[in-house]
Formats: sequence, C-alpha cells, structure tokens
Amino acid sequence: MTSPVTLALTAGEPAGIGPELCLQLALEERGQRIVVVASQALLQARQNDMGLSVQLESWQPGQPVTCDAGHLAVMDISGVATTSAGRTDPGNSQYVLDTLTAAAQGCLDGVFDGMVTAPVHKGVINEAGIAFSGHTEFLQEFCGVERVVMMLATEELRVALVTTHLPLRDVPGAITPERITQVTRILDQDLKTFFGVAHPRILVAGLNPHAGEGGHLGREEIDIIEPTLERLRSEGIRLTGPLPADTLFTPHWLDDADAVLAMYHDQGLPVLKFQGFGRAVNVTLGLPIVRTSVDHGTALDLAGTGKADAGSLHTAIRVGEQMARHRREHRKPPGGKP
Ligand SMILES: NC(=O)c1ccc[n+]([C@@H]2O[C@H](COP(=O)([O-])OP(=O)(O)OC[C@H]3O[C@@H](n4cnc5c(N)ncnc54)[C@H](O)[C@@H]3O)[C@@H](O)[C@H]2O)c1
Ligand SMILES: N[C@H](C(=O)O)[C@H](O)COP(=O)(O)O
Repeated sequence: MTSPVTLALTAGEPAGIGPELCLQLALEERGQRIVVVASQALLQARQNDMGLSVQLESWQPGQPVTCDAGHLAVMDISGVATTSAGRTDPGNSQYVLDTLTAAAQGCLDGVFDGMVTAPVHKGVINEAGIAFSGHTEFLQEFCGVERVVMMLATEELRVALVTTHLPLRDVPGAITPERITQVTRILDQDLKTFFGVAHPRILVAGLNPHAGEGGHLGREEIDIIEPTLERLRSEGIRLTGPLPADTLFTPHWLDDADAVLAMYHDQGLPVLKFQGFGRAVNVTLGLPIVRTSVDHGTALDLAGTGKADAGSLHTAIRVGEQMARHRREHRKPPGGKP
C-alpha cells in the first residue's frame, strides 16, 4: 500500500482566477492531499464575493490534510495588500513570491511531495521592482540548479523548450551547444524518470524558417544545432532533426515521437495550446522537486465570475501526483517500501 501524496498548491496572482480555482477544487472530494499555500484572508474574501461556502482550515506542517468536499487545508501566507478580483496591485508581489518560496521550501524539506502552481502575473511582479520572468526561472534559482526545462503536455503531445521567457531578439544568441545539450539530456532523463518512457524519441525543431533551408535562411542549424544533436545521438539519445518547425507538428512526425523540443516559447507553445488549451499541464523538468502548473494565465477578465474552467488545474494535480510517485519509486532502496 502506498501512502498518499501531499501537494502544495499556490494560489497565484490575488486578482486572477487562481484563488477561485482553489476554492472550486475544495468543493470536490479529492484523491490527493492538497494544501493551498495562500493568504487565508484572500480566499475568504473571494468566497464571500462569489457566495461560496468552503471551510478554510489553517494548516501547519505535521498536521493531517483534509480531502473532504467543502473543506480546504490552507497554509496561511501573510502580506497580501489588496484582494479585489480583476484589479492587480504590485503591492501583492512579495506576497506572491512568498507563497512560491514556502511551497518550494516545503518540497525541499519533504513536507510536500510536490508543488502545483496557479498562475501569477509576471508584469505586475516586475512593476513592483522585482525582476521575475516566470515560475520556471524563479524555481531554478531558488533550487540552485544550472538548467531546468519547461515542458507543456497534453495526453497527445509534449512540447519542451530550449529557451523560455526571453525576448525574441535574444533567442538566437541563447541557442548554444551547451544549452541544447543540457536541455536535451534533462528532457531525455525526465521522460524516463517521470513519464515512464523507456527510450524517448525526441523531435527537434530548427530555429529558422524551413530549418535554415540548407543555410540560405540562417546557419544556426548547420553551425550549432545539427553538430550538437550528433554528439547527443552518440550518447544514445534518440533525436530526429533539426526539422522545419512548420511541418514538424504533423502526424507524419508526431505519430512516432514522445516529445518535441522547440527552440523558443512561441515556436512550440501556440501549437500545444491550440491542440489542448484548458487540459494541458506545464511541468518544470530538471528541478530537485516536483513542480507542475496550469496551462493558462491569470485571466483577469474572468476573475470573480465563477466562469474559469478548472480542467488544467485538474491535469496539473494529476500529473504532479504521478511525478511524485515516480520520484518516490526512483528513490526507493531495492526491496524497500515507498
Ligand atoms: N502558469 C502561469 O503562471 C502563467 C501561464 C500563462 C500566462 N501567465 C501570465 O498570465 C497573464 C495573462 O496572460 P494571457 O492573458 O496571455 O493569458 P490567459 O491564459 O490569462 O488568458 C487568455 C484567454 O484565456 C482565457 N482563460 C484563461 N484561463 C482560463 C480558464 N481557466 N478558463 C476559461 N478561460 C480561461 C482568458 O479569459 C483569456 O480570454 C500574463 O501575465 C502571463 O504572463 C501565467
Ligand atoms: N510559458 C508558460 C505558458 O505559456 O503557459 C507560462 O508563462 C508560465 O511559465 P512559468 O511556469 O515559468 O511561470
């Protein structure tokens, strides 16, 4: 018998749909132990506004976690400045980061088996004078690792990225042999560790139109990507590419692949989100902790209306639990109990 998984769920941007998605989740019976890491006052204010009735239970490490419908365990984080739905406030930024820190530290300390994040608003955090480009980079720095990989996935498609939240003008300079090597090794390893893919087959996109058209539309494929892939192939990693990104996302290639490695954010993610927005998960690979997230943003236009769909949050929780169980398996001593 395996013990239940305990996941921290950060509620994200106070003005966004994160807090109400947490409350929506609390109205259901849950298979996992979920502790929402957020301001309890914020959750109470949002449920008052929306006419919801969830019993918020203050939780601290070591205490049991309720899974009952209508109840929600909350690790209270102080410092929220304003709680209005739809109206962002840079004064909330440090509080938002404090929720991430508390959840991540709890994972490192073994209090949580993993963390799931509701969306934050990158722009508002920067408006507070805090440089922040995303959970992915924040957690990379917090955990002190050199490289992590952003991967979004649906049941049918996984898309990982060589570069994450970079201005487009900075992308070509970031496509280096070192980065491609690190990202590809992490992707290959974590597909095995967390997703049960024994011998991952990875399609790699080129950077330029038509993968550079033999050097006539850019040379990154010839000078950087292909030689790097060749070295990685010699390590036994199964790579196809660099392929033209416009035709890579077709059944001809995808039917025989386990993941796509795109060179930059808007090369890969629009395809994934077109295919499965609302039921996809965002995973950070290469961390010493499990972290999953929703596929959508703060949806300020929907906050407080009750119209936000919780489909992606359900996926993020399911995949987070699956990854946490795989991590336990990998750490289990031979013959030992999980
Ligand atoms: N995981 C994260 O933290 C994360 C992910 C993506 C975007 N963001 C951030 O969110 C902010 C807003 O980004 P955006 O406007 O590009 O994207 P968005 O996902 O917030 O909104 C895009 C559209 O999708 C709708 N939508 C989003 N989530 C929905 C849901 N659960 N149910 C129904 N409809 C939903 C919105 O109403 C909007 O029309 C930005 O600051 C961005 O950086 C954060
Ligand atoms: N790139 C993500 C997306 O488009 O869904 C999103 O911005 C969230 O990224 P982080 O998990 O790094 O916050």
